[in-house]
Amino acid sequence: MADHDDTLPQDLPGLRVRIDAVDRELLALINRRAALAHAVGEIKKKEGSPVFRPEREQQVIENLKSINPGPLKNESLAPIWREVMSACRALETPTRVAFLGPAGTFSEEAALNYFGSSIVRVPCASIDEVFRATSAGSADFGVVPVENSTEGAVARSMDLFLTTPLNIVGETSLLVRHNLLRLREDLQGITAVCAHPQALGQCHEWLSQHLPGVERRPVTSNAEGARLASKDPSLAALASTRAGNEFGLHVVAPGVQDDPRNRTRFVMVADPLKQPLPAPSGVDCTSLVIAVPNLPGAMHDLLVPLKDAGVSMSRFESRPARSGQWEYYFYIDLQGHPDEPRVAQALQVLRAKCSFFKLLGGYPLDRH
Ligand SMILES: O=C(O)C(=O)C[C@]1(C(=O)O)C=C[C@@H](O)C=C1
Repeated sequence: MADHDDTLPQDLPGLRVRIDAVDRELLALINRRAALAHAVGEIKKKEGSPVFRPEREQQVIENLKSINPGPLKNESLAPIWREVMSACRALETPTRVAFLGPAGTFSEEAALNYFGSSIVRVPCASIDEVFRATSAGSADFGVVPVENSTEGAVARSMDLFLTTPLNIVGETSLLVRHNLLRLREDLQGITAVCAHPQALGQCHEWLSQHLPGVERRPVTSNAEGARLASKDPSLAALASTRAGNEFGLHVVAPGVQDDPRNRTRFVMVADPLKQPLPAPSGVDCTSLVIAVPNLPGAMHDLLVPLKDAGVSMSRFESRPARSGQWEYYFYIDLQGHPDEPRVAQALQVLRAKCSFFKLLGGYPLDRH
């Protein structure tokens, strides 16, 4: 094996010869892996079972982390293997992924992070359109934002979970860095800052301090804001550097979000008839939405079965039921998979106590 010599060359050309030799071995190995994945794909085709198995991909990465001898860092393994598995998956079948477009949005970045780059991208004009494309079958998966660490829940996504039959099959969380982007290189003469309302909220303090009195114009996505700013020098956008590059804009001010740790959590949605719930991966999340009868102690009665079963809640969010009666839907994330006995037990008791109950999904937690 080319890299197993104890004595390393001490010169650049010598080391590069060795790297080339290792790359040839890697290429042969990755192709062997791809051939195996292709064979798995043939079996799945015969069985009619889904190609994408997030719990298996998670296990592959966790197994490798547990045996990684280094010097490669453990956090480098996930992005590498996600790309390898994305390319292998593409040999089995194309993965069509809908997200809030155009190119350059954080939703697109979340889609690429999660599924790797060997996907067919289906950019959509709105979150509603992402749900529609996935329900109608023009995409296999949809990627939608559900919560932001500064601005909280993404209401539109939450409401659409109720009215569409889609399940949640995965999640990923992104560090979201907004930049003030523009055709000009300074802050002079800006008449409006165009961005998604969430981004305007996440940069509220910076805008008040540096561009007081300037109009904040909500648009359908940050990349759409960047597109508008690329047509009019008096406009600025709040968006990623990727969006800036896409539309030829300057970064006038980098990292203008009020919280430097600003993160957005995205979930992957799919049609349950085509993509069943992922099997337990070992570290999973269960998402559900419920309503309780408007009676004293109803909420307390719901929490007791969770405590009794030893199930922790990692998210609790409410949305108005739109009945005009001060009734609410509660969105709950539990630690564990719906097939784990203690979670299954808690869900069974909850189901019996709720006036409305919908299991949204059980899926591997984002551990990267
Ligand atoms: O193990 C499988 O089911 C495969 O299809 C192989 C593979 C992989 O490349 O390792 C590819 C796609 C799946 O999402 C999971 C894993």
